[in-house]
Amino acid sequence: MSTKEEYDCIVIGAGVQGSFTAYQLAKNNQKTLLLEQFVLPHTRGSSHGQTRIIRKAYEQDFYTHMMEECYELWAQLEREASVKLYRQTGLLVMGPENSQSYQLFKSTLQRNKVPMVTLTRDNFSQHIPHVNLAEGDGAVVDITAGILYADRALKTVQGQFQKLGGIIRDKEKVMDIKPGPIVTVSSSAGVYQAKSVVITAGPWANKLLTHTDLQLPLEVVKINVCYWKEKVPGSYNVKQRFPCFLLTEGEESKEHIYGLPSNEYPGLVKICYHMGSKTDPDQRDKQTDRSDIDILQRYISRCLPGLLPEPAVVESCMYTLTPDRHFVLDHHPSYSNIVIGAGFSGHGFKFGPIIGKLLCELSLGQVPSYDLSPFRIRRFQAKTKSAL
Ligand SMILES: Cc1cc2nc3c(=O)[nH]c(=O)nc-3n(C[C@H](O)[C@H](O)[C@H](O)COP(=O)(O)OP(=O)(O)OC[C@H]3O[C@@H](n4cnc5c(N)ncnc54)[C@H](O)[C@@H]3O)c2cc1C
Ligand SMILES: O=C(O)[C@@H]1CCCCN1
Repeated sequence: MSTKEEYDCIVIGAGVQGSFTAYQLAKNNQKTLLLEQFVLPHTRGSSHGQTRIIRKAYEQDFYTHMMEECYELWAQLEREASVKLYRQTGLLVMGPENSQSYQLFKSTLQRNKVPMVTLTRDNFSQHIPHVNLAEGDGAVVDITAGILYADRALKTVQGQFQKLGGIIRDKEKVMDIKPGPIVTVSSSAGVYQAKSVVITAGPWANKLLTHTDLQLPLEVVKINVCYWKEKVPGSYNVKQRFPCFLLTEGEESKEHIYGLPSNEYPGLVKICYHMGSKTDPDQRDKQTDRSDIDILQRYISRCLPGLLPEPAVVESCMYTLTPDRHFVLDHHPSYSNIVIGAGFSGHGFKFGPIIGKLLCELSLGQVPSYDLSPFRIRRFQAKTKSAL
């Protein structure tokens, strides 16, 4: 029988969260193995694509607080690897002035003294051309917000992890996890042992957790990532200082609509609906519902007159949603040396560096740097069930 390779920690899943966790563990001198089921890089999970929004504008203070340090960690990685991962654009938040959601965004920015600008109906079009502010809507700009170059970020953090001596094995699907004081992980290509394991499997989290007798209340949805063509090329371009934007829940739509300036595909603006239809992550492309695109078309026709209201490109991505849309960052309830990072609910990318730090702290048995009560598994209570 072949000998089992031994590690301090094995991280399962090389998306943004697993890659940053592995990097933090290696920085803490842990002999770390990062396992990924697909050949890297791939487009089958949640972390692919050129861009993501980074922002401090949130409805809850705890996210804004975490982002303070997180911006520094992104900048640190940029310096360490001599790459540019962040571009400041600002984030325009629009929503019904009298709605709870819009007011929460605005007050969180104010309370936390985040650099911001409040736009009035009179000066709105002077600052934000080619956008119609809906009747009754207010508008504020989170100046600190911008774009993260997602694919580049993933490649960078994985590269830094390897430079620190970390090992990545891609095209190795984890097939079994045997909990114990030493955890045994069997993949399609080998058997490994480690003092601790971190599960960051994105949409596949529950499939992996079955091996540990746990199921979380997670729902996987497919997101249609839509790009819309500018009628006049350049009008919504990042170089013209067009910002990222987010529409809070209101009459316009039940969920956020959000967009990023044209950048990665010349002449095309990425605008998506913050919800999709249920899917099995292994059957993603069988989900063909396009009702979200209808909602986007209506909004674009009404409020973004410089875009053709027909998507020019539609790509796919997945969200793994928790019932309250907050993350899961916790120890396994039965096995303290198995740590879980899951349920990033479509807004986890920007937090990658801080999530890596927190999951590393949990796996080393340290006191986490932030209050993790919003992210604990026990909040689900009755919804957490035994897998067997
Ligand atoms: C369209 C879209 C737009 C978004 N926009 C933003 C945004 O603007 N800002 C923001 O902050 N966030 C955004 N997000 C959310 C963010 O991208 C996700 O929260 C984040 O990428 C989740 O990362 P993850 O590492 O948990 O999952 P994933 O990236 O899916 O990584 C999990 C990995 O685990 C691997 N894996 C699973 N099972 C196994 C196994 N058995 N063995 C080995 N490997 C396995 C998978 O192959 C995968 O690579 C967006 C997401 C989408 C889809
Ligand atoms: O995390 C974000 O910033 C984006 C925009 C808003 C909806 C979720 N995804």
